[in-house]
Amino acid sequence: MIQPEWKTAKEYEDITYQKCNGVARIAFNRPNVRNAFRPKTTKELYEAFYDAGEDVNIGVVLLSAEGPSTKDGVYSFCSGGDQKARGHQGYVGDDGYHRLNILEVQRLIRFMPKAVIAVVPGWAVGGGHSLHVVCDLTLASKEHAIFKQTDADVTSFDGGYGSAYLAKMVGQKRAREIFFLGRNYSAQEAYDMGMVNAVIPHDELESTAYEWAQEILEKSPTSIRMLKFAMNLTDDGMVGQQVFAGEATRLAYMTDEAKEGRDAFLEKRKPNFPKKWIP
Ligand SMILES: CC(C)(COP(=O)(O)OP(=O)(O)OC[C@H]1O[C@@H](n2cnc3c(N)ncnc32)[C@H](O)[C@@H]1OP(=O)(O)O)[C@@H](O)C(=O)NCCC(=O)NCCSC(=O)CCC(=O)c1ccccc1C(=O)O
Repeated sequence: MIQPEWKTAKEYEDITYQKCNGVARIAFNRPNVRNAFRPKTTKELYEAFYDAGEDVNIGVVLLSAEGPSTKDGVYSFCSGGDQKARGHQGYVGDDGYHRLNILEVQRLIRFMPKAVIAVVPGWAVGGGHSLHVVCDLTLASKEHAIFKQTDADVTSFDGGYGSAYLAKMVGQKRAREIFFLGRNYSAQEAYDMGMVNAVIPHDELESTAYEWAQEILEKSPTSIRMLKFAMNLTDDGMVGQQVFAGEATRLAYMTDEAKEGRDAFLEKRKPNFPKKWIP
């Protein structure tokens, strides 16, 4: 088992943020409330994910959680929106505004040109369940991970990736069962349904996630980003096409043809494109 030497990338209150050898680890750090997220948490998550996305030395991001709870020893990934911070229009932050901004974090995960792995050591519930769904891969603790959708208990509904994309993953009947009944599912049951990639002994969960990340880092960065966006495309409509096409444009920019187009404009002359109509 590899033991990564994590270095703190930035100190936060509600999360931890570390980096090591091409991997960023962003972890919920409110284990005594089952890692529920409040506006401060989502703001910090957004900032850390943005930083990891911008860092050219980072190729894989782990979304994990600290724990267990010092109150009762229970492990959790995330129990969704902090119901104590919930006002009448959303979740209320220090600034007094009501927000529903976990969706911005979901979009960062979805559109980041890097693999994001959910590392689930315990409860993954409500909006926390949706976060694991939107990640590219999920690894779950054999002993402690429990998957549960409580949105319908608290009059919330993630109508995007959390439910509709989940249905693509586990099938319509299963997704409706998960949301309509709100039952608990073990890591093995979640694996059998197709929403978890591997069930890992708890003590090996973090090191396994790091090893998976290292395997991905050995691959072609261009292939990883194009594959992620290709697999997103069909479910993301015009935005999926836009993201994929943006990356295709980047590849086109690297050609002699594109350089000639740019240079001709700057030199105020007609472009003389190399006439290679590749079959
Ligand atoms: C997770 C549980 C099933 C765990 O149960 P158990 O092990 O018995 O622990 P408890 O004793 O219940 O909890 C221990 C302790 O933690 C506190 N706590 C747990 N979860 C939360 C929470 N979500 N918010 C606040 N506090 C929480 C609990 O109160 C206890 O504290 P004590 O002080 O020790 O008493 C169980 O805890 C559980 O069911 N939790 C609630 C799960 C839930 O309903 N989550 C919210 C779902 S809705 C959601 O996530 C919003 C999604 C969202 O944010 C969104 C959706 C759509 C559009 C936009 C948005 C957006 O951007 O916000």
